[in-house]
Parts: sequence; structure tokens; C-alpha cells
Amino acid sequence: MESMTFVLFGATGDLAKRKIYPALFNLYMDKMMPEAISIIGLGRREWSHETLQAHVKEAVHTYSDHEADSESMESFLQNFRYCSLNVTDPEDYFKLEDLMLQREEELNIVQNRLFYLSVAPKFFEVIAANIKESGLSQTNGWKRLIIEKPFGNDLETARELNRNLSEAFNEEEIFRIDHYLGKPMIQNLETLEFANPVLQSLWNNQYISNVQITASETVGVEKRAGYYDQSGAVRDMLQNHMLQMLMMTAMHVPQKISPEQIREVKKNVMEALEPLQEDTLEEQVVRGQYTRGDIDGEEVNAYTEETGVSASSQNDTFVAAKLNINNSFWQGVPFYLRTGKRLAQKSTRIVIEFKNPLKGLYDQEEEQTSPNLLTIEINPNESITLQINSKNLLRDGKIEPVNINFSANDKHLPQAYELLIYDAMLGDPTFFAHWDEVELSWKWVQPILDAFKQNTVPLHLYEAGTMGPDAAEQLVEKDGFKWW
Ligand SMILES: NC(=O)C1=CN([C@@H]2O[C@H](COP(=O)(O)OP(=O)(O)OC[C@H]3O[C@@H](n4cnc5c(N)ncnc54)[C@H](OP(=O)(O)O)[C@@H]3O)[C@@H](O)[C@H]2O)C=CC1
Ligand SMILES: O=C1O[C@H](COP(=O)(O)O)[C@@H](O)[C@H](O)[C@H]1O
Repeated sequence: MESMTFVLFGATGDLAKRKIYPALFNLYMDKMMPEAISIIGLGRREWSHETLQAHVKEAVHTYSDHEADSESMESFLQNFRYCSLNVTDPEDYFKLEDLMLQREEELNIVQNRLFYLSVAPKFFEVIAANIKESGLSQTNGWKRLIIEKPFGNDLETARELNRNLSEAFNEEEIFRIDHYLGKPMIQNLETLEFANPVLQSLWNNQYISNVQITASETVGVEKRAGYYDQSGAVRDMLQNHMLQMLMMTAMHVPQKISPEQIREVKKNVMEALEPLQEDTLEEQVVRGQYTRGDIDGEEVNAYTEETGVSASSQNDTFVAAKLNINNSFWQGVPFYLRTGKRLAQKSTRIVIEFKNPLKGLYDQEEEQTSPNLLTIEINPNESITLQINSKNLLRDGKIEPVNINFSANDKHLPQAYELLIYDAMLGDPTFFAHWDEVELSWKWVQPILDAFKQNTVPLHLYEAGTMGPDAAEQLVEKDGFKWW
């Protein structure tokens, strides 16, 4: 891998501590980092290089599962330097430039520069502009920008953000993290679909009856009420993670496996997504909010009782939707998506339900068959399970559903941030959100945001600890299905 400077805005923050430093350390230990790398941490705090190094060490000890011998740790930490900088102060970027140039010279490395913005989204544009104005982006190597979602707050603000970022960085230089795309099982979808002719031949509307994507969480708003009450489940999960999982599931075979082609087939899915209509939106979208209930035997507050949430909030803590993809592969196959807080279990999974044309053969009282299901568990377990029908020879030969299971659970499976940072360092954009995907996603959810804002669809309350409102059950039941 090429040598580089890794500039981390928000080096003193939570994401850096919990995810970025442990990921960098794991990559270092797995020899997946450049031989020579200059890592410069930034924040307003007046830290010394040593303070940052001690902070990184502590973060690695707390959050990395890699064994850290002291020699490796010390040589890892030697890559770090700190520079105090206020992102809105253009003068501070010259201070940063001095340090960058000094380290590039010391290490004798090309000016390959990766800028990671682990700061609030309101700073993205000012940082990009200051990087450009200060000349930091005029390098004799490459430059890249990593940003975290949210990418805008709606279609209009997302477009504006993108316009402004494009002043300083080209699309090929912008790596938009959607951490779901870093999850090993999501990355594995490509292989599952395209490296298995048996599955690929069934991956269409001739054999599949419906697809269900669930991301359920047991946590509530935690300490993020300020953000979440303005965001809700649609902006927080549906527009990004859920639609990315949909794209990864419904994409059709590309001409070849390359970042450009994978992004192209993902985009095709979004382009074929049937737009929601204002007058029928309620038939396809369920908005929910949790009331008091029980999670793992513990009583929890209603959403409107959470600290920082207004008692009259109409915010969505749950959303379920039925999506139709109007292309020859998926016409007639509903894709059901649901996500919410304070649900019965933490589980992210994709379930492919196959059609059962042979059902009639066995439909006598004693011989019921179940649909074949392919379940891809993404989080917290990682597995692929195929449910088939089989005779139970120990119970009078009755037909029963049994599972063929591949479980990838392993504590050494790389973490999402590890895979994503590695790809960004390499310059591989496959598992980052392209602007086209982001824009098409906002476009598709915009009617939902409008309807929720105008209160033209009901807010269904659900008890914490359940799987959401009854209306979400009815969404699939009226098509003759049930949630798996
Ligand atoms: N934490 C998480 O788990 C996740 C976070 N994210 C996203 O990552 C980003 C960072 O989140 P998180 O780390 O939690 O936030 P924190 O509030 O913990 O950290 C914010 C960072 O920004 C720095 N900062 C704030 N204002 C300025 C400024 N004017 N100039 C320079 N630096 C500044 C702070 O440094 P200092 O105080 O020293 O100035 C600090 O390092 C956000 O966009 C968030 O949405 C995404 C997914 C998960
Ligand atoms: O981006 C987000 O994701 C988390 C859920 O992520 P997971 O990896 O634990 O499934 C969610 O809790 C959070 O609200 C959202 O911003």
C-alpha cells in the first residue's frame, strides 16, 4: 500500500476513540497499513503529541480485541502527531500544513493525503473549503475525503452539501461511509449472489415471493435525543442503511466485478424503485413510535418521556415500508423493510422467501410444507441459513422445516471500520456510498419525510419490547405473508 498522511478531524471525539483508533491498530497488527504513514489528529483541545498517543493507547486497550504487545504498540503510536485546530479558522490550516510537510519530509513520503472528517456534519463544508483555500489539497500525490452519514437532512440539503464538497473534491475522491456497507455479511452479499450459480439462477421474481429486511434495535434514543428527535428512523436508518441493504440484495449481475460496475447495478435498483405517491403512501409506509414497555425484563420509558424529547413529539422511532422494484427481475416481488428502536430484539437480517409452487402436492392435514427461506444474519450474529423441508425420521417421518447453516461468528472477524478504512486507504470505493445512490435514496424517501411532516399518515404507537405496531404486521399480511 502507498505511504500517506492520514488527517483525522475530530481526533479527540467519541467515534475516533471507539472505532477509528482500534480499527487503525488492528490494520497495523495485520500488516494492512502502509510501511510509512503519518497520522495527524486534530481537535480544538490543546493536546500535545504525547497526550494524543496516550489517548490512542487507551482507546486501543479498551476497544480493540487484538493482543497489543508493548513493542508493537509503541511503534504504532510513533505514527501519531497532534495539531490543535479550529475547523472554522482558516489560519489554523497553515499550522496543519507545516506539520504535514514536516512529517512528509521526515518520513520521505509522497503527498498522498487522506482527510477523515469525524466531526459533526455541519462542519463538512467549511473543512472542505478550508482544505482547498489553504492549499492542503494541492499535492504531488492523491487526495481523498472520508465523511460519515448523515449526508444532508433531505434531498435539497444533500444536494447542496454535495455541490459544496464538489468544489474541493471530485466524486472519485469522496468516500462516504455507510457503516452497514462495512459489515462483513453485507460485503459478502456480492459473493453470495454472484459466485453461486445455484443461488443466482433463483435470484429473481420467478422463484422469490418476497424479501424482508429488518434492522431492529432494543436501545432507545440513548443520549442522542437532540439529534434523533430531528431525524427519526427514516433519516437515521431507512434513507441510508436500509436502502443500501436493499441495493446490495436486489442488484443484478454486473458485467464484471469492479467498483464501477457494482455501483452501476446498485444504482439501477434505485432507478427502478417505484416512487411513492402521496395519496397511497399510507398503504405502503407505517410510522411508529414506542410507548412504555419491557426490554429484557426491565421497564423502559415511552419515547416522549425520554430526556431531551418533547412530550408532544410525533417523531418516528419505527418505520416499515413496502417497496416495489419495477424491472424485469423484481416486478411483482415486494421488498419489505422495517427498522425501529426499543423493539424485542437486536437483529439485522435479510430474509429471502421463495415461492412454493409444489405446496399443493403436500397440502394434506398431516403434511404441511414451509417456504424455503434464505436468511442472511448480519448483526449481532453473522450467518447464512437455508430453511428446507425434510422428513423427520424420528417422528413418524413427518415433514418439518430444517436449517442448513453456515455461521461466520468469530471474534476476529474484521470490524466494519477496519474494512472501510482499509478500502479508503487503497482507494477502493466499492463499499462506499456513491453520490448517485445517496441522491436517489433521498429522492425516494422525500415523500415519506413530507407526509410525516404534514402528518398525513397516522403515527402508530407500539409498546417497547414488541416488534412494532400492528400496522406493520398488516402491511405484509394483506399480501399473504408474515414477517420472519
Ligand atoms: N460516535 C459514534 O458512534 C458515531 C458517530 N458518527 C458521526 O461521526 C461524527 C463524529 O461523531 P462523534 O465522534 O461521536 O462526536 P464527538 O462530539 O464525540 O466529537 C466531535 C469532535 O469534533 C471536534 N470538534 C468539534 N468542534 C470543532 C471545531 N470547531 N474545530 C475542530 N474540532 C472540533 C471535537 O474536538 P474538540 O472538542 O477537541 O474541539 C471532537 O473531536 C459525527 O458526524 C457523527 O454523526 C457516525 C456514526 C457513529
Ligand atoms: O447509524 C446508525 O446505526 C445504529 C445501528 O447500527 P448497528 O451497527 O448497531 O446495527 C443506530 O443505533 C443509530 O441510531 C444510527 O445512527
